[in-house]
Amino acid sequence: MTSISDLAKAPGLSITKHLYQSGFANEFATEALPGALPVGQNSPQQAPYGLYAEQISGTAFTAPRSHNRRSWLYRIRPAAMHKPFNLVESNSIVSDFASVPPTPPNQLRWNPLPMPTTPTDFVDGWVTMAGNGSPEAMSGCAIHLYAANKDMEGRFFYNADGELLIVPQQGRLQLATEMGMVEVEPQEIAVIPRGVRFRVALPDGQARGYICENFGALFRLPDLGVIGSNGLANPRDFLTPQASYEDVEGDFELLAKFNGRLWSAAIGHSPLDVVAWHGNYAPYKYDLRRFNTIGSISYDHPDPSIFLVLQSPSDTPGVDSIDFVIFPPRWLAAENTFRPPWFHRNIASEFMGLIHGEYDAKAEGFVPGGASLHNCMSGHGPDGETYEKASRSDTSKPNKVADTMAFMFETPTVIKPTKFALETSQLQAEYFQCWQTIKKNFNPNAK
Ligand SMILES: O=C(O)Cc1cc(O)ccc1O
Ligand SMILES: [Fe+2]
Repeated sequence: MTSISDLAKAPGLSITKHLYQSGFANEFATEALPGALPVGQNSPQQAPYGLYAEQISGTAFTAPRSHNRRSWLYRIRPAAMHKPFNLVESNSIVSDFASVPPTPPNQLRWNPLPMPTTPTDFVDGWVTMAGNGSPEAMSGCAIHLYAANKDMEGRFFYNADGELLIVPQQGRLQLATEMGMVEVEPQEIAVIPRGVRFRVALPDGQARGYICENFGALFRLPDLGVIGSNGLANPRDFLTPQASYEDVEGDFELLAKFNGRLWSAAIGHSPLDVVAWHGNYAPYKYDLRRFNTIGSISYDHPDPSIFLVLQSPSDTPGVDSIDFVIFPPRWLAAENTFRPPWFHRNIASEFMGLIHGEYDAKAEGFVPGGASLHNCMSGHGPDGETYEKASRSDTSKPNKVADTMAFMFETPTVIKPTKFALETSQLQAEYFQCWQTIKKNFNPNAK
């Protein structure tokens, strides 16, 4: 039997496909020991192997069957078994967006976070850039960056405030979770559901990326409407781990993010002790390079909703609380068309990051690991240089946008930058300049 800790120690580890189950939010069933899953019921008087049965629910008990998400875990010790939590002061993690400084309508852009110079693990390496809503209201999101250079050792983390959409930009992450091991590399994403405990190791020694902490409804795949039954992110490409456990005792720490604050409790064993589980509430990963990109093959640049990977729906039909959108490599074929993103102002607010390469609306300044924020009705779009090139390019032939992977967290309410984001030296004070070179071409006598 290979335990999670054996896996985490293996040098050059590459988790192979057989350690995952495929499909989005399927009714999975997985056991690390044969017969560990009870048959025909969830909570027998005594579970196999002396395990404790425990349910984790991610939606209301009474949610419609199509949205209902929960799993049954068969574990060595119940999740209740730990000492009381104490508050941990954190200056870098923000969940209270009512008390951040006034949000300017300026276009904002940041350089990448530097890698830490002192030992910093995944949780210590979070810094909140922006967000809206609140954990208490169970709506909105916090957008964090992480930069870490140390494995989490002897400590485990869970987030009661929301599910975590993790977007690595540099370095792989080994996410040893209660429900099995999820390994991701840049251009892949991982989602850890609210409440699921995990520990992070960095097989490349350091790692950097983005996190969207979703306070609201669980991410799901969008409907496809007239696209049909296939396309965008295909369900079979979402991978959920097989059960894998460790039976370890020691003086460990359980960290929780709960109601906007960090809390720490002593725990005498590893909580990654789930020997078997079944259900549809579980971590998953997805390779963004598998996205089936759909676009215009006649004229004009479509709205970016065509690039939607995952949505967190709101209570208003057709309006999502969070859209996770990507801009992957693709062919552009629209004729007589300005092919990059157009100039625009939206009711929605847009936080963007760049995982790899260049973004087709920005000739320079938006670099991998960097970020930008264009809030509700703030004018933005291609920079002057991109406009000059793309407005003169030959559109009789297709061209490929290659070597790129940008993404956007888009929300219907204003995304408020934190004090850190507004004051950090990573903020590009001169960002607005990229639109100041745009020429006046207007000539009332020429058409
Ligand atoms: O601002 C951006 O670069 C994101 C974006 C891309 C696009 O193709 C259309 C609209 C949009 O907001
Ligand atoms: Fe935009």
